[in-house]
Amino acid sequence: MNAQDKPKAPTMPVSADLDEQALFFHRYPRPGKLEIQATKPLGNQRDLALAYSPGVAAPCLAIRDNPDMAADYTARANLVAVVSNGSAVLGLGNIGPLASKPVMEGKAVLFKKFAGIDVFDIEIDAPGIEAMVSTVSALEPTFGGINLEDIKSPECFEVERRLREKMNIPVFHDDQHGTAIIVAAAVLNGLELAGKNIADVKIVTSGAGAAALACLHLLVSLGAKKENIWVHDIEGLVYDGRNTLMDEWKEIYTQKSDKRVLADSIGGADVFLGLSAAGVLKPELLEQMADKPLIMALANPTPEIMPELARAARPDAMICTGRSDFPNQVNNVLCFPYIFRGALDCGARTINEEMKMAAVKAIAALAREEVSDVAARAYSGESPIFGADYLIPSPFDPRLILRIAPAVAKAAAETGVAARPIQDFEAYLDQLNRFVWRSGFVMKPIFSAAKVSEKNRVIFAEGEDERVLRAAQVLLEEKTATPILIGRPSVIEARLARFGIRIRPNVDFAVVNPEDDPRYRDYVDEYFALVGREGINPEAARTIVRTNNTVIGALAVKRGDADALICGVEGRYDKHLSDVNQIIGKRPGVCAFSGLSLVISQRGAMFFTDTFVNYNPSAQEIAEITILAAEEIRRFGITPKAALICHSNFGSRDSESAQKMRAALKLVRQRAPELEVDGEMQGGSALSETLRKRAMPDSSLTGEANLLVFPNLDAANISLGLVRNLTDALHVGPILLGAAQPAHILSSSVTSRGVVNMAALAVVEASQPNLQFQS
Ligand SMILES: NC(=O)C1=CN([C@@H]2O[C@H](COP(=O)(O)OP(=O)(O)OC[C@H]3O[C@@H](n4cnc5c(N)ncnc54)[C@H](OP(=O)(O)O)[C@@H]3O)[C@@H](O)[C@H]2O)C=CC1
Ligand SMILES: CC(=O)C(=O)O
Ligand SMILES: [Mg+2]
Repeated sequence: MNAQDKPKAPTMPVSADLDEQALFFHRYPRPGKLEIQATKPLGNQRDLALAYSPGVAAPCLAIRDNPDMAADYTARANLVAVVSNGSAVLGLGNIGPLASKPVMEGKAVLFKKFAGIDVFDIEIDAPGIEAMVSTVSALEPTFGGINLEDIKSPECFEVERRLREKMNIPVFHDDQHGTAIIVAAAVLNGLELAGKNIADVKIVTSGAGAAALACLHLLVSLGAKKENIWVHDIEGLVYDGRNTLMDEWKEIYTQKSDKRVLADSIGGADVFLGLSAAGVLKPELLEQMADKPLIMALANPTPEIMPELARAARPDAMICTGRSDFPNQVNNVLCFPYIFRGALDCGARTINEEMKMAAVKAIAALAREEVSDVAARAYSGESPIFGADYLIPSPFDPRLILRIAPAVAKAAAETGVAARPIQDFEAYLDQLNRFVWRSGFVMKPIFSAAKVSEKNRVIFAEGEDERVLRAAQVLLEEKTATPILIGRPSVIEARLARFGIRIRPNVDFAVVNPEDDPRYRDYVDEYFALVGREGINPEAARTIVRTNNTVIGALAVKRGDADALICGVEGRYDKHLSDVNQIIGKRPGVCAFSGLSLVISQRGAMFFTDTFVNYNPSAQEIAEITILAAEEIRRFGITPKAALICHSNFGSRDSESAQKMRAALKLVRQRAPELEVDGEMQGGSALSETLRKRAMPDSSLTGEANLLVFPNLDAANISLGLVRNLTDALHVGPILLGAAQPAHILSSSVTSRGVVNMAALAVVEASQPNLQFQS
């Protein structure tokens, strides 16, 4: 279907609550969260002959003769099935396989985003054990691994046991083992902080299902004593002699006791482990717990107790939930993508106890590690310190994959279950590192840093525009920026009402009315002082300050009434730039403004420059643009790798632009010796180390460049447009480089999400100006 043929998606009602927003999110622009992508071109008859008949027979026969070759000739080794029968979906109960599909699609997205693993979500109408086992085991030829999900207990134990026996690929019930691994890491760290020994602590659970029992098994293997464990389910305590709602798995944890309910047995508990249902832990029960208790209320989506209630009852407690909106998110998402990454990468036939334990230790150790600059960006720009509110890493910590996957692969090799043991761990780490920055979470550090910035007042020149109004709502909701909108209050109010946007002018955000603002005279004086000698008389200055919103916004930034300017949603780029130049001006030492574009595609994140400003920059300007762009890229927690590109490959041509890029390289190397940069080279050499090495074996650029510096505006801007459209990429930008204070001129095609992205970046620039640029 052509883009023009697609039905136009409606816009999300901004007043929608979370449920409505989630329904909208799942429905538009196309239903669901996944699609399948071809990884080979099918561009001509030859490709067709290779990909399908007759060529496809060759890999078929190679696999028939040696099944291991499936890892080389098919996608199997990176393909996992997320399988559910929908019998215990989150805490929603037995809602059936079809209704479980959004959760399974969600797990698939997490596998892909966090660890680059491809997933088919498979929801099967198989309520019983036999049907589950026969259906899933029949899938072995398709997959490199099986992730069982949301299958009710006790059936899940038998299903998993039989599948593990039958299948020669990893079978992992995530609700059991993924949860157990992250819970065990949090318990080890929590007890360390409380100064307690696992062998001595009393553990009380609410829940005796898949997750709770698997957690207990792992805690016991870490040294917890069964006699110190008190398990509760919907009927209360699991005690010796109970004969209702019992099974052989609960039986393992029976207590000889006449206590019957949580309230009877929670006294003196060091750990509460909730993997049951919302609200079952009452605050008054917490008073009976031991000193510095560890409260893990992990039911999803609503925990056994909300953290604020637990904190009020027990200020000395360490509190964890399964949710992302509180500290200490104990959720299996911290584990399953990476344990599978490690297992798949070494061709593991199973995920054994040693591999799980390696994951526990890697996660627990990570929380105790000092946080690097790059990782700090996953934590709102702060370096969290191991403690009650930081028992385990955040799911966005980029180091998780780097620590867990190699630890798991190593344990697999050591225990003899790896068909393809990793030979070179340094190279493997390098490969994982490349994945991390490609993974599309590239804006996350910017949003985290913006949230904690004190210089967050962003003034919008086109404050009446629908996209800006919607962006303002999101910025306020997400606490990313304090928007100031330039526009007529009556128009803003009318449009907010028309679009159903809840935020209110002069209550939630400030408005600058160009027709009537008390600062008008001061702004005119300031403007006249700046431009009075450029042919603008006082009368013209008054008119401009009343009618040109970019001028008003730039003056507000100049005078300190705002921290950053966003404009350009309407009007010509060069006119906005001229206003910004006149009022805000360039950073000391910078010769020219330039435009940087971040392009985020399936393939990863890539920066292009100069996409918007300089028609034919000189070698000096190219050098400056490269250094400024590299500086900006570091804000994203990314180490820049710059390629100066043109039609010539390391001296293969002697044209004007080839000479210019060569001269620019010399200047960059003089001015920024620490920057990884090379040129002049063709686009292919920039992206492929193999191609580059063929032309220049000792190139100082390694791997794939992430900053492409073009010789002129035509090349940069045309490439940007083509790449965006051919790859359906997201464009963040244009990012204006070289301004004395943060100011960005967007384009008329920007979406409201694009406005939000740029506002967040502007806030970060305001709080962290001039990282390293030296004139
Ligand atoms: N944070 C995380 O990473 C994870 C969280 N979870 C959450 O844990 C919960 C359980 O999941 P899972 O183990 O897979 O499901 P199961 O269906 O296997 O187990 C649920 C358990 O909770 C018990 N239970 C249900 N309601 C209550 C209640 N009101 N009081 C006490 N016990 C109750 C059940 O009792 P009975 O045995 O009598 O039926 C059963 O033992 C869900 O909310 C799920 O979202 C699960 C996995 C990971
Ligand atoms: C997180 C998860 O797997 C669950 O709540 O079921
Ligand atoms: Mg689950």
